[in-house]
Amino acid sequence: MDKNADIMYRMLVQSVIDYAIYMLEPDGTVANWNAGAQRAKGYVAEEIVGKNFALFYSAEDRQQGVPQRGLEIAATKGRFETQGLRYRKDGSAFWAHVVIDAIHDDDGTLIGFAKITRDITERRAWEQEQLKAKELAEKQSAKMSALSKFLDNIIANIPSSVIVEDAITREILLVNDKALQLFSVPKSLIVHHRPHECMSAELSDYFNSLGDVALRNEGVHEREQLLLTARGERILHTKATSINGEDALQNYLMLIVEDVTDQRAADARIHHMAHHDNLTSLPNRILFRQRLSEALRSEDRRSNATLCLDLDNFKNVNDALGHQVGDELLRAVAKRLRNTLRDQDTLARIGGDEFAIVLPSVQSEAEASVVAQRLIEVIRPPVNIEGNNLSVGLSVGIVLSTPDINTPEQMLRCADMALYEAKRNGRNRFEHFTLEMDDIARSRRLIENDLRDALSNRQLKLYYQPITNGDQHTIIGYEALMRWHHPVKGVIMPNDFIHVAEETGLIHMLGAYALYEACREAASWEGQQSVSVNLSPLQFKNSSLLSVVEGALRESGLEPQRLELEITESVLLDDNLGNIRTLNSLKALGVKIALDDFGTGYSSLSYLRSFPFDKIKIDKSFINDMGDSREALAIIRAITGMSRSLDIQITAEGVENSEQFAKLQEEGCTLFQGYLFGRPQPSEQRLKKLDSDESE
Ligand SMILES: Nc1nc2c(ncn2[C@@H]2O[C@H](COP(=O)(O)OP(=O)(O)OP(=O)(O)O)[C@@H](O)[C@H]2O)c(=O)[nH]1
Repeated sequence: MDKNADIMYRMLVQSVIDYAIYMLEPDGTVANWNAGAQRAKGYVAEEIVGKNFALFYSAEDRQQGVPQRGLEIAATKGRFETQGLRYRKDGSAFWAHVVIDAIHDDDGTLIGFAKITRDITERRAWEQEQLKAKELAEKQSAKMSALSKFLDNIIANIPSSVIVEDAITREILLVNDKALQLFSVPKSLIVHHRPHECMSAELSDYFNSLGDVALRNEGVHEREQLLLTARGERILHTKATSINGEDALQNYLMLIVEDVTDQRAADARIHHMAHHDNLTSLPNRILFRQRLSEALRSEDRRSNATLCLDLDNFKNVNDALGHQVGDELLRAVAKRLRNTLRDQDTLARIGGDEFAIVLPSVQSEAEASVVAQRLIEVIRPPVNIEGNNLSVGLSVGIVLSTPDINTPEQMLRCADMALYEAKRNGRNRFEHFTLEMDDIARSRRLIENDLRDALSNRQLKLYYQPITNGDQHTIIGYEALMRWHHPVKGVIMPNDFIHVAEETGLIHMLGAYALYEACREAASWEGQQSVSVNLSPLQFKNSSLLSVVEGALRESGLEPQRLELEITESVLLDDNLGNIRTLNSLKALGVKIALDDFGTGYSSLSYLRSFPFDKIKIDKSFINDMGDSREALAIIRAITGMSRSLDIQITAEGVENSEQFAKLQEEGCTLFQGYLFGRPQPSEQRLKKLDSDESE
C-alpha cells in the first residue's frame, strides 16, 4: 500500500461511524480511535488512546481476565469474535458484537490487533423478543397439547361408551376405549367411517335410528335394547343428542352408551325378591294380589276361584323338630302343591304355613272342590326329612267370584272365612264360603271389639266356685271362673266369648288378667284355700306363659302350691313336646297342674302317663249321666281306679244333688265341685255358707 492509499484508508476507517474500529497494541493498549468508536463509547481519541481496552469491560469481566483472554485467542487463532456487554464512558452499557483480528508484520511477529465493535443492543432486544415470543408460543402449544391429552384421557376413561359423529356426513369422529369394547374392530377402522361401514347391521341400525331422532329433535333421546356386541348379548341404553359446533355448519351427534345388562339383571333379581317368597320361591302375597286382580279383571265370564290353604298343626313340627325341619316341610309341601296345579293357576305363600291359589276361569264350586280335594290328597303322604316321616294335614277355604265378591280383598277375606270353617270342622278338609259365614264373622268382630273395651274398662270379673273335700264339707279351694259384665247385654258366660278371644289372640291378655287377679284375690283370703285358674290351649302357643305365671305369683305373694292351673286334653294332643316342656316348667315353680274336663274330647287314659298331673277333674257330663248310664258310671270307675293307682286326686265336677255326692264318694272321689256346694260367686260373696240359697 503506498502512502496515499494508506492515508485514504485511515480516513475511511476514521470516518466510519456505525462501527467502532480501533487498533490495540499487543498488550491491549488502544493505539488509535475512529469516529464510530467515539460515538459508541463516548471517549474522544485523546482520552482513550494509550489506555488499555479492558476499560470497556465490566469490573467482574476484568477480574476474570475476559479482555485478555479475547486477545490471547485472537493471537493464537487469528480472530476472536464474541458478543457481550461493554461500557461507555458515562458508565451506561450496550450490547456489543466484537471482532478482534490479530495483525502480524511481514515476519509474522504480532504487532497488534484490529478491533471492530458494533452496538447491536437494538437487534439483540428484537432477537430477545422473538425468542420470548417463540418460547411463549411453544409453552402455549405444550399447554394445548397437555389439555388435549387430558381431554382424551377423560373421554377414554369415562365409564360410558362415547361415540361422536359428524352430523352431516355421519362419519364417526371420536370413539373412546369403552365404546371400542362393543365392536370387534380396531379404532382405525371406526374413526372416519359411518356406523354401517364398521359395525354389525343390528348395532348400526340401533345407533342410526336413534341418531336420526336426535338430529331431528332437540334434547336428549334415549333407547334401550338387547344387542349382540363384541362382549356378547348386552342390554345397551343409549342417550343421543346433537351438539352445535363453533362454526354454524359444523354440528355433531353425540351418543353416550351404557351397558345396563348387570343393572337390569339386578333390577330383575330385586323385583323377583320383592314378589316371591324366599323359602319356597313361590309368589308372595304382593304378587298373588296382582295375579288375583288380573284374573278378576279378565273378560272371561266364568268365575275365578280363590283358595286359602293352611297346614294343620304345623306348629307341632317346629316345636318338636325345629324350624329347619319345618322349613324343609314347607318347601316339600310347596312343591307338591305346585305340581298339582295347572300353569295358569297361581300358587303363593302368603304367610308362615299359609298358601293361597287363584284358579282362573272356574265353571262351578264342584270344579274348585275337585282341585281342593286333590291338594289335600297330595299333601297326605308323609314327607321324609332328616329321617323323620312327617305327615301334615291341609285345610282349604274356597270362594268363587260373584258380582258381589269381586275384589282381591273380598276374595281373600271370604276364602279365609271358609278356611276358618274348615279348621273348625275338624281340619284336613275344605269348605266353600257361604254368606252365613260372613254374618258369623261380623258378630265375632262385634264381640271382639266389645271384648277389647271390656279389658280396658274392667268389665271382666272373676267368680269363685268352691271345691270341697267331701268328708267335712270344708272348702279346700275355689275355681276362678270369668264373667263378662257387658254394659248392654248383661252378664256373658265364658262359652260365649272365650272362643272369640282365642281366635283374635286376646286370650293372652285375658289369661294373664285372670292369673294376676286370681292370685291377688287368693293371697288376701284368710284361709289357705287353693285357687284354680283355667288355661286355654292357645296360651301355650305364647312363650310368655311361664313368665306370666311367675309374675302373678311374685306380685301377689301367693304361695305357689295354692295355685292350680287347669288345662284340657288338647294341650297334650299329638304328643306335643313343647307344651309338655312348658307344663314341667310350670310344675317346677311349685304350682299344681290339673287335667280338666277329663273324659270328653280325645279322652285317652294315656294322657295321664304323659305328664304327672296333680289332679284330674271328671267332666260334669259323666256325673250328670251317672244315674241313668251304666257306661258313664263305668268310665267314672275306670278313672277313679286309675287315679288311685297313680296317686292322683280326683275332683268330680257338676255335683248337683246328694245322691250323686254319695255315689261319687262310694266310687272313691275325694274332691267335689257343683251347685250342691256352691255356685260361682263374686269374691266378696265367696265366704257365704256352702249350702246357702243365696247362690245364683
Ligand atoms: N319353619 C317355619 N315355621 C314358620 C315359618 N313362618 C311361620 N312359621 C310357624 O308356623 C306356625 C303356624 O302356626 P299356625 O298356623 O298358627 O298353627 P298350626 O300349628 O298350623 O295350627 P292350625 O293352623 O290351627 O292347624 C307358627 O308356629 C309359626 O311360628 C317359617 O318360615 N318356617
